[in-house]
Amino acid sequence: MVVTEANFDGLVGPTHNYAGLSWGNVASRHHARNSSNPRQAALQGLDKMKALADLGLVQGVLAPQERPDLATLRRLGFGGTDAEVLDKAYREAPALLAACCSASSMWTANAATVSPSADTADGRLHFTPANLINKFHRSLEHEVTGRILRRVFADERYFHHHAALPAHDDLGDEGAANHTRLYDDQGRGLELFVYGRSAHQPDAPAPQRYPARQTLEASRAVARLHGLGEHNTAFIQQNPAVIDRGVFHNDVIAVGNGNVLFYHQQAFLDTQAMQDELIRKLPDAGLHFIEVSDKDVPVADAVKSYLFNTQLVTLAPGHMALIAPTECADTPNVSAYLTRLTTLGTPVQEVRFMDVKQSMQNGGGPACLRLRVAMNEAELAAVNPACLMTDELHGRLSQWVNRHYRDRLSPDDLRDPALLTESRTALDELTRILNLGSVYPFQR
Ligand SMILES: N=C(N)NCCC[C@H](NC(=O)CCC(=O)O)C(=O)O
Repeated sequence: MVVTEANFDGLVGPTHNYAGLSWGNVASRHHARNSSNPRQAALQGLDKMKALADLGLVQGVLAPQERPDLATLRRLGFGGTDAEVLDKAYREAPALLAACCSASSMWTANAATVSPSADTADGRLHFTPANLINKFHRSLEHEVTGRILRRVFADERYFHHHAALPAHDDLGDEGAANHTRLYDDQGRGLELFVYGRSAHQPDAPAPQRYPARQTLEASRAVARLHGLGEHNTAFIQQNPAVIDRGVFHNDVIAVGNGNVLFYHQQAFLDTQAMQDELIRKLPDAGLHFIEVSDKDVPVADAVKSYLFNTQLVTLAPGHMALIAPTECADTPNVSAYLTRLTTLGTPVQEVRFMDVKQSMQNGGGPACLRLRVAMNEAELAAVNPACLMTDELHGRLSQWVNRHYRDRLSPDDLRDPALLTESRTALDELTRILNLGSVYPFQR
């Protein structure tokens, strides 16, 4: 059976800004209160989507969320007209206003965990939106995310949508950022769930400074919901020491594709046990473990450059390309390593650089911006075609961005009622372009 791995990227929303909301994510902290350029951010994202589509890959687009999130501000006690709600929140609780304005749904690696039908007990493709409860601004995403996913993957014969896990710290779930799938030539898959701590084993290793956003209990719950078994799952603990150095998701330090796992020496708590389990559970894949040493690339450089937040994509059998942010080319250790990587005799044979700086400055690289969905032909044919990237859609969305987005936004601009009107006008038009129906609260 032919299986196609599609990347669904998050379209950057009109309120993209730098609010320093993510403790543990060093780029977010570092760029807090800088001015952003939402128009450039969205165009950079669209250009990445087009570049991947031009490589012959199936590329989709997921709509952003409605921001500012007036409904949440009202739930928090800010009343009056929309303009009054924004003004009161700005004066009394600017951090809450910023959280309710974040365009963080752009990082669709955190939208959901997706299990292809080849792996699941009922033979359907399963989606569980991530509850993202570790960060307030991100915990506001899952409901509309679930609604958008249902409109893109609507056919219940093929697609099974779950609700997000219950909103408790014990079940912190960050979606595909901590999940990757390896597979062999026969399409037999092994889903790797990487977690930061175990809620039910409080004495087990855990980070001391920064939060572990994903728990083992959440990963196991998602695997159960998706009908996965011991044979096609592995639950691996992230090295808590690197979480404390800014690796807030596993996709900041490891990426997998096909029979390749590319990771830093310090990524996992027990690398040998991880390798043994993967080889035992996927014996025919001829797995390649590409481990980058501390000596070649210190953790700090990996975090700065996002060497592992790259997209590893298969362009032809046995031929993969690494889609890396331009920051990798600008970091000497990393650039030197990448020059060597393509000569090591692994399937990774080329590196392409993309400029997604606006997203990078909030800690989101190429891999954060995409949700992978592996589908067979019938499933792919059932996807909402208006959400699949073509030259025409790229042109249309670029025009839409140029018409509606500002080229400069500071945290103080978030109180501007005109921004609310601009965002709603833009999103209303977007739902027609992407044929999504009424997914936003303001449309209901
Ligand atoms: N690694 C993956 N898959 N995703 C990256 C998510 C970045 C996001 N940044 C933010 O939410 C910053 C928003 C701000 O500070 O304005 C986060 O920390 O959740």
